[in-house]
Amino acid sequence: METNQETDNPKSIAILGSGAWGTTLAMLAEANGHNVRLWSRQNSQSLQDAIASADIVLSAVSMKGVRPIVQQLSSLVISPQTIFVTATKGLDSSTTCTPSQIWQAAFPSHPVVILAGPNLSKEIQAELPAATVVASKQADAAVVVQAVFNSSRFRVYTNNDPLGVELGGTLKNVMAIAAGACDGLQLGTNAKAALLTRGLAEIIRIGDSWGANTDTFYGLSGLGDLLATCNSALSRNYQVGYKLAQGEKLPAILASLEGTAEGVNTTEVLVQLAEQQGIYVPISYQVYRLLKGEVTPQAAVEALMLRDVKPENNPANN
Ligand SMILES: NC(=O)C1=CN([C@@H]2O[C@H](COP(=O)(O)OP(=O)(O)OC[C@H]3O[C@@H](n4cnc5c(N)ncnc54)[C@H](OP(=O)(O)O)[C@@H]3O)[C@@H](O)[C@H]2O)C=CC1
Ligand SMILES: O=C(CO)COP(=O)(O)O
Repeated sequence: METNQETDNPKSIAILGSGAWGTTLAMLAEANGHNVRLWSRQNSQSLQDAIASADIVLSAVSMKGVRPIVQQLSSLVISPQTIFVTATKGLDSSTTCTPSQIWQAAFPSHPVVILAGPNLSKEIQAELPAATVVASKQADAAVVVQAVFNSSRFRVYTNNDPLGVELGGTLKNVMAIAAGACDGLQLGTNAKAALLTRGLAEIIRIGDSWGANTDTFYGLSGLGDLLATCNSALSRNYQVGYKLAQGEKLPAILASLEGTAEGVNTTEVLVQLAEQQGIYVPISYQVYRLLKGEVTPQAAVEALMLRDVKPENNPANN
């Protein structure tokens, strides 16, 4: 398969966070002929040097690293033309903000672009084909980022609903924990289909309430990422659910996990927000109780199955 889409307009790109996703995105941009600097807090290079004259600063740090990185960058000299791209999928514990809300609040005059989609990094590293979405209120910035990453093995779409794109990628991690538990309990294909379908309904209910476009959740960053993450043992969030169903304890699972499972923190923030705002999130609530050790996986399934019956399409409480 053709892997490169060499450019005659090379960009200077600083990628912050050299974990699984930052490394993979660096590889994709480099393959397209861009000048990439991959930075992590372990580097000897200073953050100021890493971002010097960057056209694009892309953050692929995990959620807990977003505010520390934004704070450090806020005191540095950054060209007013620099585009920020966020590839983190999570919610901030203390403010409940999404990553892009944190970036935009710190850099109000810069374009902020979200990159999210069904993108298991190991498959992309293995040069298997994949697609993703870049979303921004500033369409021209999204088009620049699209051109940087698009290639014959990584198809990039633009989208003008950044909140919906970001929430799709973030909220599916909660469902991936549930899906892992479903498979770990060997509940079968019918149960899995019901879980994913009602999980998507729950994601849409939250997204609608927070101001995203419903349609976005049927796209790559919503349904697409839900399918990828909930059906793959490569997903760290899926692995968390699967191992919980096998009786392992959360601290031991997280200690042995290769990388970050954002869904653990996202579930906690989401359930707290949903409770405050009166949003009905039955699946997320059972995932929350499972993560807290308040319920067994079997009892969580039973709690979901024994809820009051209702119409499938019930706008008030669907
Ligand atoms: N892996 C994947 O397939 C995909 C991941 N994502 C998302 O991308 C994000 C990163 O995931 P991934 O790369 O897999 O995770 P990893 O655990 O592999 O890497 C996390 C990265 O974040 C950095 N980091 C964490 N805390 C801080 C901090 N306080 N300050 C600075 N840097 C910090 C880590 O630095 P250090 O090494 O120094 O600890 C590391 O570079 C997550 O939000 C994930 O949901 C999105 C799509 C695909
Ligand atoms: O977001 C991802 C795929 O799109 C990666 O999923 P995990 O973080 O669960 O590994």
